[in-house]
Amino acid sequence: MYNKLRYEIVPPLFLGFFTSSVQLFALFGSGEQISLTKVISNSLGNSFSWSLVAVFSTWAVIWLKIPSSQTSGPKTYYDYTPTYQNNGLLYYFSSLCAFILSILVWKDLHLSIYRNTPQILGTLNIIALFLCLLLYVKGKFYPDVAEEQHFPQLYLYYRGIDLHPKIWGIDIKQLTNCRIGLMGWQLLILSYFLAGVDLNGFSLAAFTNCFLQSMYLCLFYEWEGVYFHTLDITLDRAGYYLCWGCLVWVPCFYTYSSYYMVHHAPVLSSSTSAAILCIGVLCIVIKCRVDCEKMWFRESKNDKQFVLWGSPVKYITAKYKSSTGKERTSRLLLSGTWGVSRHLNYTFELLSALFWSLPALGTGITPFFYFIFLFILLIHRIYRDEEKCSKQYGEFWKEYCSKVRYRLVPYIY
Ligand SMILES: NC(=O)C1=CN([C@@H]2O[C@H](COP(=O)(O)OP(=O)(O)OC[C@H]3O[C@@H](n4cnc5c(N)ncnc54)[C@H](OP(=O)(O)O)[C@@H]3O)[C@@H](O)[C@H]2O)C=CC1
Ligand SMILES: CC(C)CCC[C@@H](C)[C@H]1CC[C@H]2C3=CC=C4C[C@@H](O)CC[C@]4(C)[C@H]3CC[C@]12C
Repeated sequence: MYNKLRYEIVPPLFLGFFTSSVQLFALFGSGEQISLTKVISNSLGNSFSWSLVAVFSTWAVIWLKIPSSQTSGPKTYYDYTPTYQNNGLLYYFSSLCAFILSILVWKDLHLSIYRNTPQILGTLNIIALFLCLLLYVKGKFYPDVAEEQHFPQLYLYYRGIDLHPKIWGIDIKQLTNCRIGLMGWQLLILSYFLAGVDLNGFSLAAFTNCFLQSMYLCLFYEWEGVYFHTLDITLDRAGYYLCWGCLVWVPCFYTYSSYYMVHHAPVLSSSTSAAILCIGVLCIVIKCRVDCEKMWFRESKNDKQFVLWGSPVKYITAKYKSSTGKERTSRLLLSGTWGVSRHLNYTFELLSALFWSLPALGTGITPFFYFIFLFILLIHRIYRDEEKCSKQYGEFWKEYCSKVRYRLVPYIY
């Protein structure tokens, strides 16, 4: 029954639900009346949306093609070491500068982006669905590694087939996730903030919402190299879930509180907004600190001298066999934030999302949709991640779980 649900029922349901919901969210968020004619015509995009997406995608591709230092991800089970362009932070700031310059030249660019959001999402949707089809065909006929794929075809389209597909020498996951999805998120929220200033005047609440997300995204680019070691890159294949998700779902849903606040002007006082801004910054800093503690520890050569919170770190040395049968060793950190709970980064990820949505308090539940979605996504991810670690580390993982008993919040969960 579980397999039927996972392989046959969920993929078509998710494909239908998520793909069609994008247009409904876009119309609802801007207060427009929802009608079938509007949904269909917006889904096709317009000349503005196609030009904008073309320019932005070309820009993202150029940044993956120009000479730059490279960084590697972990070796795959079929002994391939993927390499990535290591110019994330430069790409982030250059894109921001180019965008601000464009607004100085085309004074209403941000307003046009806001007003054409349904069409932009329609365009991205068509491109993403087509790209996933291309990835599916490539995986079926020219797979990176020959594997038995006894799964329903729609499941393969949804999950993807290849782990690290490249088209024209470009790593598709770096392009869709890091370069189009996340930078799209940044430029959209900035456009929504500026559109809000034009339409409703400056508000500290809207600024808080935009600033916290921008800080989060800037830190992502600072940390981009570490992202290539996460589940998305090492476990999830390039298909609808990841590629459509980053090309369409991130621009639509991750930005939703900012989009919503343009038509539904914030009602929060400046003093409350300032308090939210300070606590939000703290949550983002702590989330990054958790990610960094693991990164520093894993990078440290001499672990006896590696100190966290004033004392030398404690850890478990976990031996395991890779899928090719090679003996490998890894270390599970027991000190610092990784000794508090097993996924403290998720706790602060959720709190960060809550704090950048809070400026919209008083305008209904809608701006909190992303927070609710993230909560479900991260709980599901905890189980996926722990299943992976348990398979990989066996008894060592059990020992880690017995020493660090809680997943998100100590003594609660
Ligand atoms: N906004 C969003 O939609 C989402 C954001 N995120 C964010 O992305 C970032 C990365 O998340 P994600 O990759 O899911 O998870 P983590 O960064 O928590 O990485 C989990 C992996 O870390 C290793 N690990 C687990 N415990 C320890 C330990 N005690 N010591 C050392 N290594 C350990 C294991 O991998 P191994 O041992 O094999 O290296 C495990 O699979 C986080 O900041 C998260 O908040 C994540 C999901 C969604
Ligand atoms: C059903 C689908 C439509 C759901 C799609 C989900 C994906 C879009 C997201 C799944 C995991 C997400 C991410 C993981 C980790 C990240 C690191 C963080 O610092 C920035 C955000 C992100 C890249 C994030 C982006 C969306 C997902 C890939």
